[in-house]
Amino acid sequence: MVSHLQRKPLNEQRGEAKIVQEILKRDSRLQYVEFRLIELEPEASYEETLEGDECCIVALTGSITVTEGEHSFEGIGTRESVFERVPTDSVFVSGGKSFRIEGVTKARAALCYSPSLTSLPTKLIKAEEVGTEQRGKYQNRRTVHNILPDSDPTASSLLVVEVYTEGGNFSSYPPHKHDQDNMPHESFLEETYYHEIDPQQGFLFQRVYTDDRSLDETMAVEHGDVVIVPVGYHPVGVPDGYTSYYLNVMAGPTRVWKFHNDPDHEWILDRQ
Ligand SMILES: O=C(O)C[C@@H](O)[C@H](O)C(=O)CO
Repeated sequence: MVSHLQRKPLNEQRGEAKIVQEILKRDSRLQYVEFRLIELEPEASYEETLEGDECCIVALTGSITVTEGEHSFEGIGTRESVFERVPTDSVFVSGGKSFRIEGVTKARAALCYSPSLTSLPTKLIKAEEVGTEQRGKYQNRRTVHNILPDSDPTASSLLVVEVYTEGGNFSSYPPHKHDQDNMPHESFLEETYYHEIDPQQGFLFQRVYTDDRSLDETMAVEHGDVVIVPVGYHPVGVPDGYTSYYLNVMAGPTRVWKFHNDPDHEWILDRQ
């Protein structure tokens, strides 16, 4: 049985766009984060008016043109597959604005939403501005693309990162959580994971659990699934032979990623 925290692809045609994934507050435990993944054929378009949310449009694969008011970002996107492992372009749009996405080639765009706390300028986040980071050692090595980290003031509440984990490795590990609004020790941030796997028939494991185990779900995740992390630790383990990609969206009352490691496993960080 699929966990209530795991969503299989919808693949629902809506107008000219295929809605591949859609995670809404109204049908999840989330209060801050929403996520949509759309697929567009060349010249097909998707339009949306944002109300209380801001949105980061990630040109996941293929090429798109994003228009908001007088802004037009033409032919953005840098890769045919996320597994080319190069950063891509994104566009940030604040609440109250309308945007249009048009496929230049067949393309996929990830729409990452969170509350719009202040009106901010629409901004192209160019691939070359996306910081790339290597984290961890041994089987905890992974690569991170920081699309909208907390050090970047482009957004008012939204955080967005991409993570690559090689087969046999673990990421979001040692397990950490960010579910207490208790700064400076820990921030409260909900999170979604949009997963892709190379090759696509692969699977990986993601566990979401709390200290008291009132929540403790271990999921077999497949290509295209979304895992919702309303609270708790959320490590990912990738079987040998497969590479994992995931796109994280995070948001909460404070735009700071201050996490707390599971004390039982924090020793992993101290290995020589
Ligand atoms: O460093 C990683 O392995 C990625 C994670 O930090 C991931 O972005 C996350 O869990 C954020 O809370």
